[in-house]
Amino acid sequence: MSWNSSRLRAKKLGGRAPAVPYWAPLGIDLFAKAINRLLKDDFFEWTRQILEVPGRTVRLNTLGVEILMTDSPENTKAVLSTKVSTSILVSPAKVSGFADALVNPQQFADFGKGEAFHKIWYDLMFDSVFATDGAIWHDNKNLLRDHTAKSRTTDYTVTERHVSTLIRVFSDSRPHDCLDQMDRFVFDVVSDVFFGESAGTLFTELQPVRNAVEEMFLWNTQRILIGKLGALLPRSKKASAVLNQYLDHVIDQAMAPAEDLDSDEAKRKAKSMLRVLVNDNVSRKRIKDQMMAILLSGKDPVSITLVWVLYELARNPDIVAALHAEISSTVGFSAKPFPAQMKTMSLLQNIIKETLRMQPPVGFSIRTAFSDTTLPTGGGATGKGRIGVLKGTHIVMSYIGTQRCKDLVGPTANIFDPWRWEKWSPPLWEFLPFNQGPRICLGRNFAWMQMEYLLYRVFQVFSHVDLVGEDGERIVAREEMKIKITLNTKPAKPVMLRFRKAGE
Ligand code: HEM
Repeated sequence: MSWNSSRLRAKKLGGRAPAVPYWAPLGIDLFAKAINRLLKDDFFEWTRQILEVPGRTVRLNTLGVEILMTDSPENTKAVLSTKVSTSILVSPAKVSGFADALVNPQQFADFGKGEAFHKIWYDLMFDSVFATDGAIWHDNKNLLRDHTAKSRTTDYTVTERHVSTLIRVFSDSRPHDCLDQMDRFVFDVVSDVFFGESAGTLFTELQPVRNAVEEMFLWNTQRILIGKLGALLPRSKKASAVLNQYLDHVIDQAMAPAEDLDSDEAKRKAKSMLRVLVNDNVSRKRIKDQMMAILLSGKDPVSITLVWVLYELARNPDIVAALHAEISSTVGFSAKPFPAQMKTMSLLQNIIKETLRMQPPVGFSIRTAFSDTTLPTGGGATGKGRIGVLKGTHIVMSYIGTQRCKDLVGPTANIFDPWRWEKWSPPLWEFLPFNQGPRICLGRNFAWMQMEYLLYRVFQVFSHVDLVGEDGERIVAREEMKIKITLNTKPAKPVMLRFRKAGE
């Protein structure tokens, strides 16, 4: 298909979004700029600058690929909600399987993860819910939903076990690399709840599985930046072997006959996702797909959010004092909180919401157009017209951009203020930490439970948290932390924290 006929097709569909300027052939200069901004950890700042256009949507042409970047809630809604293909709307009778489409309209959505994403992330995401579309995605969702949708009473017991360990770690008055500790904590909880066996990472310095996952995250993020070509670059074979070894080992354990069938712990394990899938004779391959979905989705977003919460609290002692007062008036400092009690704690809830607004761990999300289609806004000189989108175009949605947009949130959009939630409630498509639409996060309730429980318990024990430098000295400067973007958006530098009890 020639460049001219592509332009003609796009023109018939709608207008064009303003292009980010480039001068080198194939937009190599633009590609280099994006990589440079990523490496300097100011990619988000760059995207904010280029999105300051009417319609808040821009076109980036690099390496022969067209990317539309947007933080417009209207465009994000069009991509994420169940939008039936224009071809179906025009001529339903001609589309075979239309009856199925009515029952299951997602299969006809215009946007999805796409094959390049699937290929590049295969060694980490396998054929899991994260990397698939259509029927396989749907099937994955059905296998996962029952296990992730709600928190069970036993989940609190398991979480408490690992929180106690973490509190012991934090009780030594020394600075700790908080992301490292949170990541261990969440990995231990998630493996314990969903696989029936904790990975036990809080107890050891050796972290082969976490290191392997991190290596694949970094490498695949670089591969995805060069689009389809990224799939031709080699995979991280060693890291992949370490990961597979771990998964096989845990599955083998779950398949072995249980020794003590009557204890509460044995009953809990028997109900874990892994054991249920094993008992249902789901194939090893499909079990691994589900385990990776849980590991990837369950671990990083929760640990990253918790680190951002603690980072903000360390910079805002007044909020810590108010949280302490709230704990004191709810359950107090010795008993364990009940789930319903934590829901009544408005400051605790608002601290989590405000962190997810300012620092959503999934700050950007990418989709590919599966057919010629449109976005509702951002086209033409006024930015109010429809945009024509050709099949194969990548759409990068900046959730962090939407959630920090002054036009939507107000002049204080970049200030961490949990109290804003007492009188402010954003419309559905302007607050997207868990996504919206059919691909909304399946573990959001479980994630919320872990975060509120951990924060409650940590601040039941500690009254102060200090941000400290490499020399162990307290940092009082309110310097903004840069954001590192891989598949997630996390602090660019280690967040070193020291916890203190009252009087220490
Ligand atoms: C603070 C914590 C969390 C945040 C902010 C979060 C956010 C998200 C987001 C933004 C997506 C959509 C990704 C995309 O489509 O590109 C997603 C999907 C998903 N999340 Fe979460 N998540 C969190 C925790 C969890 C936990 C704890 C679990 C499970 C134990 C989980 C399970 C999933 C699954 C299975 C999907 C895939 C849904 C699909 O594609 O249909 N998440 N999450």
